[in-house]
Amino acid sequence: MDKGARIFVAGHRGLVGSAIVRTLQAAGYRNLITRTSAELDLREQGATRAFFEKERPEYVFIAAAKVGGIVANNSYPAEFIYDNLMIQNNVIHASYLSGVQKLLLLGSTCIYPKLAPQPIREDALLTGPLEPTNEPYAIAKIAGIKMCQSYNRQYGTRYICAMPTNLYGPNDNFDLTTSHVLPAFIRKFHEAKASGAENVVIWGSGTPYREFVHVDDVAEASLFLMENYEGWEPVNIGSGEELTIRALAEQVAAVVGFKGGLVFDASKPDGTPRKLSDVSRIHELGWRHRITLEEGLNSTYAWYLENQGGGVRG
Ligand SMILES: NC(=O)C1=CN([C@@H]2O[C@H](COP(=O)(O)OP(=O)(O)OC[C@H]3O[C@@H](n4cnc5c(N)ncnc54)[C@H](OP(=O)(O)O)[C@@H]3O)[C@@H](O)[C@H]2O)C=CC1
Ligand SMILES: C[C@H]1O[C@H](OP(=O)(O)OP(=O)(O)OC[C@H]2O[C@@H](n3cnc4c(=O)[nH]c(N)nc43)[C@H](O)[C@@H]2O)[C@@H](O)[C@@H](O)C1=O
Repeated sequence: MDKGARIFVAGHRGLVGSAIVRTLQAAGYRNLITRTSAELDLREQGATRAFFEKERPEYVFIAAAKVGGIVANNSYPAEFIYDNLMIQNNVIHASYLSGVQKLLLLGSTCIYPKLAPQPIREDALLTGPLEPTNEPYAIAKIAGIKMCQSYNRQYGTRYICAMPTNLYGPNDNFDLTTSHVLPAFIRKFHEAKASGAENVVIWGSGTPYREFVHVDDVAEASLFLMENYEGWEPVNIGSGEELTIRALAEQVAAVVGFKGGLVFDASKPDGTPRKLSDVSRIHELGWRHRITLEEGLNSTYAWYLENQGGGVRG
């Protein structure tokens, strides 16, 4: 991509979108186009098309989405499927109408079957039933992949798809109901230490495995794919390392300095038992993650202390 290319980062204020903006700016890209959802609701077809006609971006990163943890997904299935389908349909079709050169859609490794063989390869897609707690969201993301592939096939577009595993980092959503597990743990353990609480409540059994990758790695991988990948198949972005939710809780407690106990709330869902991504495709393309979970937890907690304290974004 030319350093002066017009690049639209949809969702630029979010966890991933803000990291993509940081990464592009650090790489010298100086013509970034951004809009908040208040300025441009990408669920609105007319407004989205008018924006693309006027701004005519040459490259598009779709990091705008309705996103949340397991309870948010399970509580608002209609919003998760509607918002994500509308955003994707409008941005992908408007990109085609306005001649965008290349587009990258961000999906998630939740698109794969609940019990896919581990680690999960990209070709496991649609080979089995999905995890019920986030099926609407996963269906929307799968539809986005199929749209990109269909537009590439019929119209000769260059729309690629990246599937990150669970990600975390600065500017995450720390709301205790709608967030993902890692930011929720940072806040829970921080507040428990501050208040002298005896225990921290962990949702579910603590036995599911999850893989985590730092959002700066995801942003760098997204730029790497935009610059180097022309394939139609989705590409997993991950660390290739997993741990149990209990082990994650123990690591966050150590980083925060919380000495109390863990209590497990069996009324909350565990979700999929494992979702370790096979990252050999992106490794073969020439990209690997850099930030270890230990480094990432420490830097994210430091960011939390400087920026969030008791506040939340979500
Ligand atoms: N977080 C995670 O663990 C994972 C995320 N992903 C994927 O990464 C992508 C980004 O997720 P993440 O950064 O975590 O999400 P965030 O919730 O942090 O950010 C989402 C962004 O989307 C924007 N947005 C939401 N609705 C609209 C709308 N109707 N019109 C315009 N903009 C809208 C918001 O804009 P505004 O702030 O202006 O309202 C917000 O900045 C998603 O595709 C998600 O599937 C994949 C795997 C894991
Ligand atoms: C990225 C991915 O993220 C989501 O899938 P998920 O990984 O299941 O989501 P999660 O991070 O919320 O939970 C992971 C595990 O952690 C346990 N858990 C314990 N205690 C807390 C807790 O306090 N908060 C949360 N959120 N989870 C907790 C929780 O019970 C579960 O077993 C979907 O958006 C999906 O669509 C998707 O793409």
